Amino acid sequence: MKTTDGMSSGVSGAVPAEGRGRRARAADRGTRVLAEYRLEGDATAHGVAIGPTAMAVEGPAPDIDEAARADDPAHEQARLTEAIERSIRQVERLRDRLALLPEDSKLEIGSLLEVYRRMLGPSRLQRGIRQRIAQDGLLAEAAVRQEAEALAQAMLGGPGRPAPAGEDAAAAQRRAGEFREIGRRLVRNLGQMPFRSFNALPVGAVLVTEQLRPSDAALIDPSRIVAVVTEEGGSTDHTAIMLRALGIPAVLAVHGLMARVRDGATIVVDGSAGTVVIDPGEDTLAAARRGVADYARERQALGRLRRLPAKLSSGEKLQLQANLELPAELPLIAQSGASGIGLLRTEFLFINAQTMPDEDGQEAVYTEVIAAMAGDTTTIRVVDWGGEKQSEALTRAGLADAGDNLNPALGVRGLRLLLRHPAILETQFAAILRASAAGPVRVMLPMVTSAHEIREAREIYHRVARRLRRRGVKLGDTLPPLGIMAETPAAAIMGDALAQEAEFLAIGTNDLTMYTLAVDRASAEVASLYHPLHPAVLRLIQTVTEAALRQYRPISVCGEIAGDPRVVPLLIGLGLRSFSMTASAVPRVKRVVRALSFEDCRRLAHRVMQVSGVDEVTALIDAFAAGE
Ligand SMILES: C=C(OP(=O)(O)O)C(=O)O
Repeated sequence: MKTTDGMSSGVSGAVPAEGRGRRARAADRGTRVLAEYRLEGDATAHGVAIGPTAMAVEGPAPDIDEAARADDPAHEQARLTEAIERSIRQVERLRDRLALLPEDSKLEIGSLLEVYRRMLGPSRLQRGIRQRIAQDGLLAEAAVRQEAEALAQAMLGGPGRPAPAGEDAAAAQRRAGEFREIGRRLVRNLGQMPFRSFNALPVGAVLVTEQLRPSDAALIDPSRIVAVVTEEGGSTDHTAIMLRALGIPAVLAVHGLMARVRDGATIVVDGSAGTVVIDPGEDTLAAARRGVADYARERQALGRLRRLPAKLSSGEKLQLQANLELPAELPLIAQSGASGIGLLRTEFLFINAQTMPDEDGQEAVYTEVIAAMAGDTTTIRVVDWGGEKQSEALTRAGLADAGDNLNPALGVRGLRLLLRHPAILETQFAAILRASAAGPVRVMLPMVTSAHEIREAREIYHRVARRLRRRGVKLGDTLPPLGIMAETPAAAIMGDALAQEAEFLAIGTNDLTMYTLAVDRASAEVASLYHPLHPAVLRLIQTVTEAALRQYRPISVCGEIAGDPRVVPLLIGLGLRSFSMTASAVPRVKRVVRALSFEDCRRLAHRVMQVSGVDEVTALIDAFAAGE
């Protein structure tokens, strides 16, 4: 996110005829010929747009006296209730507006509004705020601000917790942003302060603002606003996700923007390159017009892809599935063209819970997800707790031992934790088995290192099934397949033995990279050493893939690299056919694979497996992606 000082390609260099004419006329009239001014920020949402800027500014945040004590806590609680109700009405109104949006934006934004709606319900946030009013005697505004900030900080790695890195950091930032956003909304509603209006923005304008909240983004009408540029924010926050969903080209975190831009100035926004050009010269404008046309064509093509099968040009069929972290993502998955869920992370059931989720509650959630897949398989991973993932419910129940470990990622986590406390596993197995009446399911065990662990878990699985049958629950003759995550070097190296015990395998490249390279994925300190394309990791992927194929076991990849269109050809060349990824990656991966032949992928994999450095691997896959 650096800021480059102004340059003037519009004044120097080759100038097209149209540009020469315009400038000459301007000079004739004595108008100042403006040099274009280029700034850089986070490339947030693809696409190029040109338009007049429309500045949207909000009044200042209210002053809050954090030290003041409430004379009447009951009155503060009542004010809070009113502000919550008002906020709920606003979120509902935002939801009503969804009908006006294009299908895919509707879904992404709907998911976020659903999160907001839940936070405004009987949530941990609300409980915390009420407690601060009751116990500390705070004014409602101070209680809201303090509680929202405390929860946001906890997401980012509170006391005794490591700050998340990589993808986890981005997700944590988003969660933190959700708490802050709801906090700000409540505070404004407590003070009955107005919100910014987007109704009066001119059609075809580029919205320029210091900061855009996700709920503001939900108010943007993509048929009026052609691009968004902000001084604050970043490409992984919720606003960014929403702008991507709306298909509005966007560059966020453009330092120095507000000081440079003026209302009505022409601006070119390149959301793919992360650049904005204020008062562009004719060369820049001509290039931008080409970019606008290319972007429109690309969107149309991706939309058409959703309905096309995922197969190589040489005919081999692939399976592209989605990873799911929250049920709210379900509509996105349906839209993405994914054929089922390759990894349902069940940690969300535990993360904000004060008590352990019970069998009925879990069953209801799994049933909702499985039913939404309408016949496509849902792979449910039993809770992968410990390491960088913390749960208040498990800690309160005295079940999370991570605190005793100097090295939580190597301690009592994943399946180890579940086998030490089989009641958690029994409840979860029972809920999944009951929910399996709603459609095809697979059950997956995390963090496996030995065949013995799988056998132990399978015994529990069958015991739970017997108990359910005794209770009169109807289960089919064969239970849903029980498989494993291959995410430790031990699991990959012992692939043959493990594949004899497990009915399927899914390679978790996020953890596999961490354990293979001895690099904590949650530590910013060593983030530069974290390389999923390290040849050591690739060799383990190859080893376990070949082992699974020898044992006729289905194998997939569900780590982040499964959604990287540059890497998927290599994985195909290594023998993989099934990939589970974030829903939004499915169409792009599909586009790439449909143009590939298996023979090309195999040759790429052969070349990659000869080299010994990450840089060489990266150069080879980049050259392949560039068609070299
Ligand atoms: C998918 C994986 O699991 P998680 O990221 O949930 O730990 C992985 O480790 O690659």
